[in-house]
Formats: sequence, structure tokens, C-alpha cells
Amino acid sequence: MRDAHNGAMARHPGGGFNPPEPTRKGGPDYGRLVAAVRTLQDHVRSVDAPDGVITRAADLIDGVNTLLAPYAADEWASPSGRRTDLPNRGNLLTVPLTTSRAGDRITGTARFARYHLGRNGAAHGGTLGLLFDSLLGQTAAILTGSPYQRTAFLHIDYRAIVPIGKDLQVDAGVDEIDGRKVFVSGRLCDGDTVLTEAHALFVRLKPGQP
Ligand SMILES: CCCCCCCCCCCCCC(=O)SCCNC(=O)CCNC(=O)[C@H](O)C(C)(C)COP(=O)(O)OP(=O)(O)OC[C@H]1O[C@@H](n2cnc3c(N)ncnc32)[C@H](O)[C@@H]1OP(=O)(O)O
Repeated sequence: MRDAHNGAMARHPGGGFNPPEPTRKGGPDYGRLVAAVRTLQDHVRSVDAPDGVITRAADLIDGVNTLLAPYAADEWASPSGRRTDLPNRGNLLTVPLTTSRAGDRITGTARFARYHLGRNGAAHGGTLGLLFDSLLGQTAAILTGSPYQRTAFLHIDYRAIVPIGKDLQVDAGVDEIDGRKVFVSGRLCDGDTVLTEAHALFVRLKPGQP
């Protein structure tokens, strides 16, 4: 069997950063599966249990991996990121983020979990990059109505530590469009406090561009 986890063999025939093709694959429990794995990630980062408990947990998770392994598929077949009926389109990778369009802005809520902890109560800086690539990518795609774009740069200003386990507010918009270049910026706030600001360049892809 080829290593479908890597998915390297499966480039989309249209090239580019293709918009997700909605699906209901995975059935009614796909969202529960993703939520359960998120909870598991939090447990694995926070657990301080006797060795026997760790052994049992590892055995159980090995069992789940054995169950799922025969069904590994490339990114175009898997429902991950394509379940538009679910939070974050059923994509386990993303920082939980709920957004909606408000005129010419994208606004919403983000929430970091124990899994995203860096040190001393602050979310890991790399997870802020993960959040803003999603937030600003969505902003560029939705507000320009052209989903075929890729991040050329992403600049982050860490203004204050980002707490985990708390609903935080996001807000983003398009600053400028110059041919294929879409400049966007956004911020993450805790009430009146700006925690993180970011700006990015998304470049619209040419037809067939990977
Ligand atoms: C409605 C739909 C909803 C769906 C939601 C889904 C959304 C999901 C959102 C998630 C989204 C997540 C997405 C991801 O995470 S994508 C993953 C992360 N990004 C990448 O892997 C991208 C890798 N890079 C490339 O592929 C190419 O470099 C790109 C495509 C970006 C440009 O290579 P290309 O050969 O095509 O173009 P070009 O080089 O002629 O450049 C064109 C222009 O741009 C300017 N330029 C380029 N780079 C930079 C730079 N670093 N700083 C400043 N300027 C830069 C350049 O000077 C030129 O300007 P000008 O000379 O014309 O004035």
C-alpha cells in the first residue's frame, strides 16, 4: 500500500489551492470523531497518570490506529476539511475558529486548547501562525471571491500572551489588491485587549499552478 498519509502521489488535476469540495462522507459521527481526537490531544498534553494507565491508553489508541489504517486515503478523497456542515469543516489541524462575513470584514471567535499550550499559560507562537494562515486565507478567499490563492508571506506581531481555554475574538479584512496580490490583515483580541496582529500577502494562482 502506498503511504496515503503523505498524500504526495495525489496532486489535484486542476492544480492550485482548490476550494474544498463539500461531502457528507464519514456520516453522522465524523464531527464527534474529530472532537474526540481534539479532546484526546488535550488529555495527552495534560495527563499525569500511573504508568499502567498510560500503557492502557497507548494500547487503546493503537487499536484505533489499526482500525483506521486500511482506510487511509489521499486529501481529495478524505472528508477532512470538506465537511462544510461541521465546525472548521471537520479539519483536525486548525485552531478551532468560527467566522462569518460582516460587510467587508470577517469576524468570529477562536479558542486555543491545552493542546496548543506553549509555556506558562501562553499559546505556542506557531499555533498563532496556524490560526492566522486560516483566518487571513479565508478572508482573502471570501472577500475577493477567488479561492485559488496561496500565502506568500505571513507576518505576526505578538502583542500579549494568548490564553488557552477562552473564547477570543478575531477580525480581518482586505487592505489592498494589486493585480494577483491580495494584502490582508487581522487581529486576535481578548475583549478590548489586542493580543496578536498579523498581515499577509496572498497571491492568486495562475491556472494549473500547484
Ligand atoms: C470561498 C472559498 C472558501 C474556501 C476557504 C478556503 C480558504 C482556505 C484558506 C487557507 C489558505 C492557506 C494557504 C496556504 O497556506 S498555502 C501554503 C503556504 N504557502 C505556500 O506554500 C506558497 C509557496 N509559494 C509559492 O507557491 C509562490 O511563491 C507563490 C504562488 C506565492 C508566488 O509565486 P508566483 O510564481 O505565482 O508569483 P511571483 O513570484 O511572480 O509573485 C507574484 C507577485 O507577488 C510578489 N511576491 C511573491 N512572494 C512574495 C513575498 N514573499 N513577499 C513579497 N512579495 C511577494 C512578487 O514580487 C510579485 O509581485 P509583482 O512583481 O507582480 O508586483
